[in-house]
Amino acid sequence: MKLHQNTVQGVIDSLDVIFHQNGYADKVIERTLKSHPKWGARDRGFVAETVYEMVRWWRLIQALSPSQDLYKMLGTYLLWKGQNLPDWKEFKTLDAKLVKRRLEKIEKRAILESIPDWMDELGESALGSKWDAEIAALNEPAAVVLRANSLKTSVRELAEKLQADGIQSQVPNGYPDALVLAQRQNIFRSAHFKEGLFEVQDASSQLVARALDVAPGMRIVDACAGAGGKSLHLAALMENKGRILSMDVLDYKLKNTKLRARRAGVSIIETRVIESNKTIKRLRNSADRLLLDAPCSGMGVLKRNPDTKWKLSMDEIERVKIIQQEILQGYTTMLKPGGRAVYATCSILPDENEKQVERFLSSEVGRSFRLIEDQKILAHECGFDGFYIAQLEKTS
Ligand SMILES: C[S@@+](CC[C@H](N)C(=O)[O-])C[C@H]1O[C@@H](n2cnc3c(N)ncnc32)[C@H](O)[C@@H]1O
Repeated sequence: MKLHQNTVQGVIDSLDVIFHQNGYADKVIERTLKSHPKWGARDRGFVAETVYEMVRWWRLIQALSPSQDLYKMLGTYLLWKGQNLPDWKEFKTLDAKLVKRRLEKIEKRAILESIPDWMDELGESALGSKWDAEIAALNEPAAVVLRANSLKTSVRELAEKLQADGIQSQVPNGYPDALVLAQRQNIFRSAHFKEGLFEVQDASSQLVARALDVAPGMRIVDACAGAGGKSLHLAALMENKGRILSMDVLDYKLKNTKLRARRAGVSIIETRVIESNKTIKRLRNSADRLLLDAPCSGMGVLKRNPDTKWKLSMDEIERVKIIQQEILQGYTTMLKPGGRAVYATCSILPDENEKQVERFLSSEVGRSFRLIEDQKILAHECGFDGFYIAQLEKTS
């Protein structure tokens, strides 16, 4: 593939912001693409994919040619991918044979899989013999998965409409609302997105709302609603009948929920910021169903957020574990006796998942609950994101 100075500069500038100014890869790429409206689809694809993949393979690239120079790192990445480099002065000192020899000598898994040592140790102690396959799967780029909005269309009809626009997709087994695109692309530009026919949502994530077993007319609290991905799915499953209270500690995320609800034709979502414990106490025994889509380490979604590898720390994991238990203890009071709750994370770590649920069930508040079932979803077993979903019933 021919390299162009201006798109290469886009890659270099984006990496600079991600690694030297602590920017989030997805937001940085979005800004870079926005500030170059004249780039065509191929240029955009090159910049987005190269930045994402270099963030993913950062540690390995540095091991192949130790350097802080972003051009050299790009050149090394391209050589590792088997590409020929153009005769640019920035790439002059790079040697394809040396890169190949260095690669052959690396044995350490943390370097080959391009993750920090602490993450490799944690993954191994959490998943044992499954960790090898899991980290390999978490290093695969994420597929683009859509959730057809059943308030406006069906999976089949959506697939036909996309096909008419030249976009191929397939229906994965076991995910009733999902369509997987055959090729990665910026689907947000599709007119069907603007019409609210679909949302982009990983297949594993689509299992969460279904696990809540909702029905039209119910009262639902989605207590960590964020930008509302699961609230929208719940509204569709409820045929837009009943009431969903979408809550979060961050107001700006809830504003996004409102915008998305309008596009999706959803009218049953009300948003409310959690300002203090009082917001929760006022809702005591009010919900038929409660969703706790808790903040987590994101260790199950490294496919789509590779910069988590470099931003996450053990301290941060300990911090979210405290919040997760507080959410289980404090928020389950909003559920009516006989009601159901789902506790979910996009993590593969038992400490954030089944161990949190076990701790909750053995606590004073948790005594009124029983575990119906839980799913430990691993990326290498399902081909999508890693997730945890526990269904709980409030027995009294
Ligand atoms: C996994 S994300 C939610 C994703 C969202 N449910 C969706 O489907 O798009 C977790 C959310 O929990 C929120 N959060 C963090 N601490 C919280 C707390 N103490 N109470 C409620 N929400 C909290 C975060 O702002 C974040 O939006």
